[in-house]
Amino acid sequence: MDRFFHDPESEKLLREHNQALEAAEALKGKQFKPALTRDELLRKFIFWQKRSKDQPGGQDSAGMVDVSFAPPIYPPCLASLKDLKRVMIKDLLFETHHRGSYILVRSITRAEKMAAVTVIVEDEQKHAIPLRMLNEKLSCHDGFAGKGEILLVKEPYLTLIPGVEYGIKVDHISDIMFIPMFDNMVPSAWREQLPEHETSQWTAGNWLSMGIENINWGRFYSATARCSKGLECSPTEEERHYLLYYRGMAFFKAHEWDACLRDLDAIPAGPKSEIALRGKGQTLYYLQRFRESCDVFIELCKKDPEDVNAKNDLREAIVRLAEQKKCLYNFKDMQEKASKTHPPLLGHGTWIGPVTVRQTESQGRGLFTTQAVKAGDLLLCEKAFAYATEHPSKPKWNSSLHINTELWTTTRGGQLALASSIVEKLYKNPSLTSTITNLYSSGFKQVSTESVDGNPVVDTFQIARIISLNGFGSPTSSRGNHIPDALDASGSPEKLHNCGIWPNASTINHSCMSNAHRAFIGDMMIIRAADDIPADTELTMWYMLPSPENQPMDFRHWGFECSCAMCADIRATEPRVLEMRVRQREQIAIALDNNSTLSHERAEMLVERLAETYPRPLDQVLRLGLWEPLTLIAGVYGRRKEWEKAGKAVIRALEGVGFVLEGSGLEGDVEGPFVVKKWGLVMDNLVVAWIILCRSLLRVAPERAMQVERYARMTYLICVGEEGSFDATYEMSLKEVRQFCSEEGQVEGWVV
Ligand SMILES: C[S@@+](CC[C@H](N)C(=O)[O-])C[C@H]1O[C@@H](n2cnc3c(N)ncnc32)[C@H](O)[C@@H]1O
Repeated sequence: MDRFFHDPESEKLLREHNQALEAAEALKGKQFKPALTRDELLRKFIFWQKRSKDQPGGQDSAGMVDVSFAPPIYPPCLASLKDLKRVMIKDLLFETHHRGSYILVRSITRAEKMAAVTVIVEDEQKHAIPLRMLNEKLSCHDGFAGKGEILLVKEPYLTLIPGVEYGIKVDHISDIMFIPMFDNMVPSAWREQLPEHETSQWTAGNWLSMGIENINWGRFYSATARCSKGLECSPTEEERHYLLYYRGMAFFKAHEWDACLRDLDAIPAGPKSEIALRGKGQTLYYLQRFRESCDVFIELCKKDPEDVNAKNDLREAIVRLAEQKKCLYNFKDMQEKASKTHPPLLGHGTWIGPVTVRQTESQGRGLFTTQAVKAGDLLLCEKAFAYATEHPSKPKWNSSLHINTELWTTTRGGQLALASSIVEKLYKNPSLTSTITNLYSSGFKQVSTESVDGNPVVDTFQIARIISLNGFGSPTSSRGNHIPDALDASGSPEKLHNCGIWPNASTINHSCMSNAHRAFIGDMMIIRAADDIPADTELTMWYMLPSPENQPMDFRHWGFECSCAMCADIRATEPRVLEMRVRQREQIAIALDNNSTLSHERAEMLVERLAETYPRPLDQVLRLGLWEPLTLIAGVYGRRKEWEKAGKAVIRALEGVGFVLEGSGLEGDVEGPFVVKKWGLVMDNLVVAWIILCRSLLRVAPERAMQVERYARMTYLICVGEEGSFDATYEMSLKEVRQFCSEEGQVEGWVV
C-alpha cells in the first residue's frame, strides 16, 4: 500500500501520457505504410540504442526519472494457434488488435532493453518493424534474444511507441512465442542460415545430446524444448529416462518448479533416480511445501545415512517447517541477513497465526482473529510472494515512476519490476496462479482460460491491477525508521523503496484506528497486534498513515472512503477549522525552534488553542493533530531536564491518540503500577515518547519508569517486528537510564 501518490508533477505526466494515447487513437484502423526502409530502420535502431545508453534516466519530462507507462487494458489471446491465420507486416492496421491472426518474424538485431525490450524484426517479405515486448518473456526464454531468433506474435497490435515512433507491442507474455529453429513453422529460407537446420532425421538420442549441451551452455529453455522433442521421437526406455531427467534438471534451473516436479516424478527407478529425488526435495522446498520436502530428504537419508548433502538439505527443510508450523524464527539472524544482502530476499517460511479470512459486512473479505490476542502478539509472519527493489546503481532511490492512466495513478519504485516478476513466476508455475488472482482486483474481468496450447495464459493487466490494490511499499528493515540516516546493503536510504506482494496480509482492510501493525525484515512482513484484541475481531491496518495534520485522507485509489471516527469527524469539520489547525501547528514548530522559556510557554498556549479545535470528547474522536506538537514539546523539556513537564506533555500526547493510562504518578494517580488500560495509535515515534516518559519518571518513581520502559520495548516489537535489537537501537537514550540504575542500585529486575 502507501506508494501511490498525487502531486502536480505526476498529474502533468498523467495528462501528457493521456494526450499521447489520444493521438494514437486518432490513427486507429489506418493501414500501415512503413515510413522507413529496412536499412533506415536499422540505422535508426543504432541511434536509439546510443541515445538510451547516453540517457540512462530516460527521455521524459521528469528528467532523470525512469518513466514507464501502463497501456490501455486488453485481454491476452485465448485462441489456439491452429485457429489463427498468418498475416504479414504490411497487412497490419494501426491501433487495432488483429484478433484471429498472427505474424511470424525473425529478429535482425539483438534485443535491447530500452524502456521495454525492443528488437527489429522482419517477416518473410523482408518488411522490417520494431517489436517491443516485456522483459519477462526473455526471462522465460534464455535471458536474451540474439539475431536470427524466430518469434511468433499472436493477435499483434501495431501502435505509436513513444521514442521509437511505431512498432508492434506485446503486453502479455503468452502472446509471444519463441519458435525453435527445428519447428516446421520456420520457413526454410530462414532455417538454412542457422545451425541445427537438418533435424528431420534426428533420433531421441540426438535430441538428448543437444538437450544436455544446451544445459551446459546455460540455455535451459532451449534444453527443455530439445528434450521434449526427443520424447516425441519414440525413445527407448533408457532414453526416456534420461530425457525426463535432463528436462527436469533444465526446468529446475529455470525455476519452473511445476514442470520440474512432473518430470522428476515420472522418472522410474534407475540411474540418476537419487539425484532426481534430491531435485524433487529441493523443488518442494522452493514451493514452500516443507513437510513434503522433509519427507523426501528423510527418504534419501535412509537410503544412504552417509549422504551429507541430503542431511544438510533435511536440516534446512526442518528449520523452515518449524517456522511454518511452530513460528520458530530467529529474528536476530533475519535482521543481520537483511542488512547485508541486496536484494534482501530471506529464505524463510510463512507462519499464519491465530487469524482466518472471512467475509465482512461491507468491505469484501477481511482477516479476523480466531482467539483473543494481546498487544505485541504475532499474528502473521509472511514471506513475500514477489518482491522488487530499485537497482542500487540508480542515481536516486526514487528514480522510477510508473504512470497508469486507467487508474489515474503514478507510483514510484519497483512496481514495474514487481509486475514482471509475478508474471514470470506465474507463467513458469501455473499452480501458483490462484494465490495471486484470488486477491482483490476491484471487479477486473478475469480471462476464462488458464492455458492455451499447453502454455499458461497470464494477463499482465490483471496482475498490474492486483499489485496496485494489494502491493505494499516496504523499507529493507523497519528498524531503519528508528535509526537516523540508516542505509541498507544497497547503500540507499532505508525508505520505502522496495515493494512486494504478501497475499495473506493483503486480506486485511484499512482503518485509521488500526489494531494491527506491519513491520518488515527484508522480504518478510511481520504483523503484530497493536492492541489487546478479542477473538472473532476484524484486524485492520493502515494503508496510508493517518495525516498528522488531521486532513482528509484520500482512499479513492482503493475505491472507498474511510468510515473511522477520525475521518468522519474530519469530513464534518469546516475547512476553515482544518486550515486553522495547520497554521497553529506551524506556529508551534516556529515557537519551539526559538529555544527560550518564553517561546516554550507560547508553544504550550498554542497547543491549548489547537486542542480547542477538537470539540468532541476524546473517547469519541482522537486528536491526532496534537501528537506531534506535544511530543516535540516533551522533547524540548527533556533536553532542558525539566522532567515533570516533559512527562506531562507525553501523557497528553498519548491520551490524544487514544491511550488510556493509569499510574503515571504525574497526574495525582499515585496508587498502583503504571499500566496501559487501552492502547491508542501505534506509530514509530511512540517508542521515543515512552523513553521520554521513562526518563521523566526515573528519579521520582523508578519502578514506574521500569514499567514504562516495558511499553517502549513492546511498541518497538510491534513497529520493528522483533525486540532483540531494541537495546542496540536505543542505546544512547537508555544509557542514562542504565547508569542511573547501577548507581542507585535500587531497581530490581530492571532488564536493559
Ligand atoms: C487489499 S484489499 C483488502 C481485502 C479485500 N477486502 C478483499 O476482499 O480481498 C483492498 C480493498 O479492500 C476494500 N477495503 C479495504 N479497507 C476498506 C475500508 N476501510 N472500507 C471499505 N473498503 C475497504 C477496498 O475495496 C480495497 O480496495
